[in-house]
Amino acid sequence: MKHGGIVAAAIEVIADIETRHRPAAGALKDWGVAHRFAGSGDRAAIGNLVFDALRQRASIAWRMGDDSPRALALGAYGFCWNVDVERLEVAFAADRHAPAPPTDRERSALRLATLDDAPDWVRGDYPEWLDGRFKEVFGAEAAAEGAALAERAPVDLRVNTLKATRDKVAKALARLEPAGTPLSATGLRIASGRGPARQPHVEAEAGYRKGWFELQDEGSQLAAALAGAAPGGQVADICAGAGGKTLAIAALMANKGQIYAWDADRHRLAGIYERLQRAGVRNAQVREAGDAAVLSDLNGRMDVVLVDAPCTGTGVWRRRPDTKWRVGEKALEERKAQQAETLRLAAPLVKPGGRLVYVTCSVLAEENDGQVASFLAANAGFAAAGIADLLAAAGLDEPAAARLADPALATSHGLQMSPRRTQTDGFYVAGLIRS
Ligand SMILES: C[S@@+](CC[C@H](N)C(=O)[O-])C[C@H]1O[C@@H](n2cnc3c(N)ncnc32)[C@H](O)[C@@H]1O
Repeated sequence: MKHGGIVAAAIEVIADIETRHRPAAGALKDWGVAHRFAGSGDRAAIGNLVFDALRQRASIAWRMGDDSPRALALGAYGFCWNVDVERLEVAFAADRHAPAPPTDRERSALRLATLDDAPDWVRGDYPEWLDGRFKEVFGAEAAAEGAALAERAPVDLRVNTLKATRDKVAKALARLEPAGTPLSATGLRIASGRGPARQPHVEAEAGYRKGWFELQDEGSQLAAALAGAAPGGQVADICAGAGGKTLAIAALMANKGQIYAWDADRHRLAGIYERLQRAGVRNAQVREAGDAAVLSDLNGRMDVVLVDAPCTGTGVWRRRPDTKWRVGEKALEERKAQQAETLRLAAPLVKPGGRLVYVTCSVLAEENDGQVASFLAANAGFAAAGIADLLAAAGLDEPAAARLADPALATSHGLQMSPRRTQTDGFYVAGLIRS
């Protein structure tokens, strides 16, 4: 397909997402099924344009003076793919599948519109209702932090040290030009392409099937390391989901000791079994999902309990931009209730002197420090560990430890990463020690 057809398809897909309030991945898949002539490269280009439009929805709509699917797709093509209006007109004229040529108003917006007078939530491409919450965490940097969350994310891999080394994986993937991640010693990063360029499908690589690496953002790798699990230790991962952090922790423990993985949701946990096997993990025991009573024998025995809590995902908007515009007050309140519940379940499992590590992929204070403060107020037997203690237990390389010790990342009870601060997703981590 030529670019005109790609923009036209993106308009259709964005309209479907917006009118039916459905996830972008489902709308893109349905478009592909209904248009079988489109090849995989075409579908990737359409997906890129749709996701770019969603990432920068507010600023594109502001500059175009219009938030219709057509304005968003044209704006994403012009502003995010750096196509000036003259080239856009040539591309549209050369393609009978292209949308109608730009109107005078659209032409002038694509050529001249700026964000100079736009409010912070528009410049930062976050929902207006979150403006106060972004400023509570980021102050005068709210728009810049939001804008960094509205960029494409690189593809980050975690090398599985149970089966491979960073050099071995880097060599196997050399044609994708991976580079070592700056903070995680087990990370590799493949830069995100621009415009229509297809993102590398690393799951199709032989090394992936052999369990040499996993797809995992560097921030998530660091959060797993900050749990501070040591080889031979006893660890419970009670929001294990499909096991992203369970696998990372098993590798850090060199398969020694025991990790108990559990999740309230059977469907979420289902993916963990195949992943553990592929990764060669031998020290994880998956407990049946659902009733937390299956954890009662662990009471008072765990060196580390990881709560990788359900959250609004505001820290991973680069990767899931459609969720940015769907999340509302109601979902935030529901997540907060679940967070309090997971902390309540975790507390009794921690042994005296052991550590409860609370993680979210959100940047909102009420999901992070706010939850920790409420927990501490209700649980006198726990005290905040402090960043230095977390870093000491994590065993990170010196440059990474120094970077994460930066006071600019510290919050009242933990540390907050973000694309702008640490070039990672927006993970929050706090440690709580049981007396
Ligand atoms: C952020 S996800 C976990 C991601 C996973 N740890 C990973 O690294 O891939 C949060 C998980 O918490 C689970 N969850 C929600 N409420 C829960 C509860 N009350 N107890 C335990 N898990 C819960 C969800 O089912 C979801 O799988």
